[in-house]
Amino acid sequence: MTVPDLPTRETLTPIALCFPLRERDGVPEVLLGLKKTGFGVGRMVGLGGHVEPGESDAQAACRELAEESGLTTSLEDVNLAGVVDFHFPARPAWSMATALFTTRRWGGTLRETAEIAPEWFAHQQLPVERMWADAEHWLPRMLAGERRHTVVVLADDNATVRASWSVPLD
Ligand SMILES: Nc1[nH]c(=O)nc2c1ncn2[C@H]1C[C@H](O)[C@@H](COP(=O)(O)OP(=O)(O)OP(=O)(O)O)O1
Repeated sequence: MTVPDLPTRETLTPIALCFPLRERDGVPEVLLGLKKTGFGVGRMVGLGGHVEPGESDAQAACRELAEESGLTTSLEDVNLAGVVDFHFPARPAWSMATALFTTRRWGGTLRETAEIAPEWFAHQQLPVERMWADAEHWLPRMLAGERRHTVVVLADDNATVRASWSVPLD
């Protein structure tokens, strides 16, 4: 397996995701969302989006969670749970440096928005067949509490995984 030369993380589009976590009857659950518009439409994704200029990753995670789900969380309540670089060598403009945050405290009322239909999933029953193929490479480990820096290189179909590796997050 050969991997093309990859651009550095700093040159990738910054994205922040926020994963609310809860327990129901002793079963740990995570909030994901069906993407209804734009990039990745039809896929089950982590809630989040672009980090705006002047905004920290954590601020973007809080803002995007509120915009996409109605849940409001604060900078004190989000925790950096890992980072993932998604490289799309066949479509470099799609490549992104993603910061993963979790939160266990929030307010507001969960609602479907124009962009996302949110849904809770047990950690052991993730909708992997509806997610990006690479999600299996990083999401279960993040949910298990492993803070890692994962690199995913997509294949030329921009969907399947060409290569993936990870190291503990510094
Ligand atoms: N390879 C991949 N694996 C994965 O699991 N999620 C991916 C992915 N590539 C992209 N995503 C998801 C993460 C996130 O939910 C979304 C990227 O953010 P978006 O492009 O949706 O941001 P938007 O353009 O909707 O946000 P804003 O315009 O900033 O509101 O795509």
